[in-house]
Amino acid sequence: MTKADRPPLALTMGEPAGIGPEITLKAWAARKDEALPAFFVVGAPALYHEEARRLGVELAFREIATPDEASRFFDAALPILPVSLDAAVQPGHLAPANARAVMQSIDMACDLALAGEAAGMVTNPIHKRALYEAGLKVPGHTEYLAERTGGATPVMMLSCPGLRVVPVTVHQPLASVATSLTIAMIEEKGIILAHALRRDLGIAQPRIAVAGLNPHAGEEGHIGREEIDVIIPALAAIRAAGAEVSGPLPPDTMFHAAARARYDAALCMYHDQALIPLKTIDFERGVNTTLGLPIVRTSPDHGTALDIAGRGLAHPGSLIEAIRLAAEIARNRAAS
Ligand SMILES: NC(=O)c1ccc[n+]([C@@H]2O[C@H](COP(=O)([O-])OP(=O)(O)OC[C@H]3O[C@@H](n4cnc5c(N)ncnc54)[C@H](O)[C@@H]3O)[C@@H](O)[C@H]2O)c1
Ligand SMILES: N[C@H](C(=O)O)[C@H](O)COP(=O)(O)O
Repeated sequence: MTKADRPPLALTMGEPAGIGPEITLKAWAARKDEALPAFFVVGAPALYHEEARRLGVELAFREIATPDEASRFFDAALPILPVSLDAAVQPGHLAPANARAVMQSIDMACDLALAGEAAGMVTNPIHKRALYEAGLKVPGHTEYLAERTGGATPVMMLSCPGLRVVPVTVHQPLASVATSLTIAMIEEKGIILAHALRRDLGIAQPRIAVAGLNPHAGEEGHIGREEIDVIIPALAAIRAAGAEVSGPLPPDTMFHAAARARYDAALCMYHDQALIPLKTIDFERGVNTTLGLPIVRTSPDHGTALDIAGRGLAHPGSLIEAIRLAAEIARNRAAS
């Protein structure tokens, strides 16, 4: 399939009062300089008109009815597949009534990706608390999309140039991490990671570094036993999936530059063990990818940034990299 034949990517609207609309406009405005693949946004047209007015830029927009129109109009105008909002948007201020439209945008993009009409979906940030209060029953996009696309175990991977990290446990209280880690969970996420590194990212012989849970990776059981009881027993299955596996490594020394060069991805035991190094090293280009789904889904690594919404200060780099990576994964899957 040539570049022109490939379906476009679907961007979701994300939280309308956050920086999603601004970075979407900035990504589209950078499409030529950044050589971005065609995309459209599933969102409320007035939101983008208003954002362009606030930014003081003249941009062209094109409402579309089907994704295939996006590829035709993308060079000249930002294609928008419309959804309607239920409340006025004031940047930085959440309007609970708009939760329905936020979820509708995610559902439409997901269904278009499942149907093959979009090459994949790139989600703009949602405000988790706002959606929990509106009834969302899962922690975030990762689990929601897994349910909607058939119930596979989703694996959250964040990446930036030179580092990929996967947290085994994700959005749960730190106090519950040690007791909830199981051999099966580490094996399953490690195996999905190994397959994705090969199929989605084209790394023929993936190297996975596995983090310990405790300081100094437990110091042979003197500072905690999770390495001996739960992590080490999981490593054989990840090796059997074709990965070269090292670890459990002391978490404090596995992220310096020379250590990072020795692996393709780090399998970490909890959210912040994985995300702190990633977001510290390269917050402006970090990408969140959901591995293990039948569709391609990426996202910027940052949140809604309500504190700067509507002020023209948002950096589009992470969304641009998310668009680029979604296209790369879609290409690799099509070729596999
Ligand atoms: N994939 C997602 O949908 C996703 C990811 C992370 C966080 N969130 C949600 O976002 C909300 C806010 O989270 P938070 O405050 O912890 O993190 P955040 O990423 O929204 O903001 C953290 C800091 O970084 C700044 N920042 C973030 N993105 C920026 C950008 N592109 N350009 C310039 N500055 C930027 C913000 O202004 C803020 O000072 C929460 O509800 C959280 O759950 C959603
Ligand atoms: N843990 C991610 C982060 O902090 O960047 C983010 O919350 C992911 O959420 P989704 O499941 O909505 O992608």
